[in-house]
Amino acid sequence: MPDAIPALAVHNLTKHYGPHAVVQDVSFALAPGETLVLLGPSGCGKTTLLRMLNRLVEPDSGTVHLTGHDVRQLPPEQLRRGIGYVIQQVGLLPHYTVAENVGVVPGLLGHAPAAIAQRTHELLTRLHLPPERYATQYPHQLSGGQQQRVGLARALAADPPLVLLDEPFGALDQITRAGIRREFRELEELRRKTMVLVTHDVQEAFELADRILLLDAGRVQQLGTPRELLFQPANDFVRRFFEAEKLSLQFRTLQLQDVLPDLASEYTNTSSSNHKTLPLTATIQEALEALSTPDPTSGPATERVLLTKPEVDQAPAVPFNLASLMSAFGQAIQRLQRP
Ligand SMILES: Nc1ncnc2c1ncn2[C@@H]1O[C@H](COP(=O)(O)OP(=O)(O)OP(=O)(O)O)[C@@H](O)[C@H]1O
Repeated sequence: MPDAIPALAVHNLTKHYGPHAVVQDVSFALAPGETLVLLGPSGCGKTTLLRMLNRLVEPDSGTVHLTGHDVRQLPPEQLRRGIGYVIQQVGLLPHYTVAENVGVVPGLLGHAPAAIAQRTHELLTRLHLPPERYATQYPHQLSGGQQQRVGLARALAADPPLVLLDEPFGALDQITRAGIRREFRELEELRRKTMVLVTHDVQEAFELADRILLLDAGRVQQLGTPRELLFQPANDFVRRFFEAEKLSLQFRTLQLQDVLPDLASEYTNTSSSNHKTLPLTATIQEALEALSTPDPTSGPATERVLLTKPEVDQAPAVPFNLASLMSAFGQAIQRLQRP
């Protein structure tokens, strides 16, 4: 079957500032609906790369194609319609209401006022900002998280197939950030979008990415799924980059189905009446959270039993507790890290 046209295709993008090459020879292609996270240390060229995608920065060489069209050939309105852009500073217009801010791009594109009003209403509702309450408010009347959502609504207003996000949660505190990220992942409106998101937060990258492009000094160090970067690092830079957070990333990345072969023989006590079931796609992190959730009717947390759901081939449910889970996790890690 011939490959479908990529939603975004980038070939050999290069940018210098003076004598410094800040982005060097970067190439990648994204399938429709895919989320790519640009990750790397401060100053490695993430923002410059992102801004070359929508022509806010002109590359020295290389090309960017949006669904097969060279962005240099696209008229500005088509570029605006095709690519949404969200930045950390949000950049809402302070003297415009929430609704007016959301309607800016469709207005520039000449959409009818009634259509703009309807789309704004729909987006604010979907982004959990009830329009009756928020449409007529001004940016300074909103919390940081709410402003961020208005910024997102504005970027989505013209329904662009590609959305670029530069540290979209960067201005928020850690707790708000985790909550907004969860909401963001669950937004129906974003499920169909192709997205490129810049962050320097490793946990955020692992939570949101289908694939990660890890940069150092403007060069791609590795492009792959979070699991590939974690278990098959392409070089020492990649290995070192994740070293400090390795265990928590492994907990978030591996699923019960990865440790199932090691779980089966470890623990067979199914006598507890307090079984919970988890899907095989639950992460080790989720299983640990389920095991450590206090439950006054059961024994100590380490003795509680969870059963994986028999989803695959009608396989019987497999019980495990904290000790057997950790032992199986250790074995799975050894297996996955083998070259
Ligand atoms: N307009 C510019 N003129 C000169 N140098 C620039 C310009 N924009 C960026 N740079 C330089 O290019 C390099 C890459 O910057 P960029 O903002 O792309 O990095 P980044 O990975 O996004 O960093 P951070 O995570 O700190 O935001 C830096 O050394 C920066 O100083």
